[in-house]
Amino acid sequence: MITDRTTLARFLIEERRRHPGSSGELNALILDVALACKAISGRIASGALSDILGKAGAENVQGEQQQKLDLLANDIVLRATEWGGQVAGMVSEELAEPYVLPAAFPRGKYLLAFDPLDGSSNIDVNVSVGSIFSILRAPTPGADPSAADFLQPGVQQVAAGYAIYGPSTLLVLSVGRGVHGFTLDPELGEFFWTHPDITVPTSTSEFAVNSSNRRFWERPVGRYIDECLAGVAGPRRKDFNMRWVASLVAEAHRILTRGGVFLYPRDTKTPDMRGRLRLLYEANPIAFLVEQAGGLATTGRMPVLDVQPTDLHQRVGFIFGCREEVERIVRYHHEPGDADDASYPLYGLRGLYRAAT
Ligand SMILES: O=P(O)(O)OC[C@H]1O[C@](O)(COP(=O)(O)O)[C@@H](O)[C@@H]1O
Ligand SMILES: [Mg+2]
Ligand SMILES: [Mg+2]
Repeated sequence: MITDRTTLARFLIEERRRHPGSSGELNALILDVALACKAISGRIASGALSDILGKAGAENVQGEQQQKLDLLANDIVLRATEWGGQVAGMVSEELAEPYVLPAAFPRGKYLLAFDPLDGSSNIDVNVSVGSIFSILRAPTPGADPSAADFLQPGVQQVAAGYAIYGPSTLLVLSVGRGVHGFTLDPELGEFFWTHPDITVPTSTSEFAVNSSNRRFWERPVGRYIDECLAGVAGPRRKDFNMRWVASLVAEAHRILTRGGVFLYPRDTKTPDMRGRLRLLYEANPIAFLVEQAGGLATTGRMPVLDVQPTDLHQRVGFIFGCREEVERIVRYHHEPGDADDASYPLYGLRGLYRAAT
């Protein structure tokens, strides 16, 4: 059914009118990414019917088992975006090195970093997954980029977004003027602007954390979660609810929709990795969206968007969501005695019933 709603393409044309003289290349790239997301959505929806579930039998650069759909989604994004002349190069979770465009294709002025399939361990159990993307300016437009060209702090992102493949498929996008959601009409194959000006509520009583890692957390994170768990009897004087989908896109979408706070903090489980989530194509784009929606994103010690990347696949402690909760967690990281890096088992419940500030 044709509706009176604005399509993604129409939305982008209107946005472009605000920048007279712009070339339209960013719009073209976003539409190519959206096309890839439609294709991935279709493959996911067919599930076991098209033999796309299960492991691919290989590992990615991070030593993780690749699922068949990780590779398929990676290929779909590369094919949809490599030919149009907007990107100069790409970085993907599934590729150790930056992707070099085939010689025949023109090099554009943007760099694309993406996680083709986020939460892929959820695929076989039919739980929501997604794709995440980040768009940066290429330091040398028209030429193959070096790996160092991708190492830009998240604050320099031109646009970022994700697609969530859930009960419905949505594309959530920011080009630096708020956050907007578009729902895929599967019959028409079009994204329609259904969620204008998404904003994160300032306060919440819902947190998301993988508490099986509790013994590896640093003191400020342990203190924060303990205080939430203590509920009305504790220093927060209210009960909290908890969610953990193990799919960053699904957690981010929930928090953008109804609020909450997400923590996958730096921990001592794998000290050399400095966290679980990848900076360039997971934390940075989600942080960009969250901050555009009025929330906050931090490593605990500094804003995620200010982190200077040193490695394409580097990981980072990632905490984001409602402003009041994130500010509190940052404060805990800076309080004397809570700011050190001692491993969590030494902590006990020391801070549990300290007065709330
Ligand atoms: O299994 P854990 O430790 O709870 O980790 C879950 C996290 O891992 C991720 O699935 C990583 O994403 P990938 O599936 O792209 O590797 C996040 O989406 C999620 O927040
Ligand atoms: Mg991921
Ligand atoms: Mg992935």
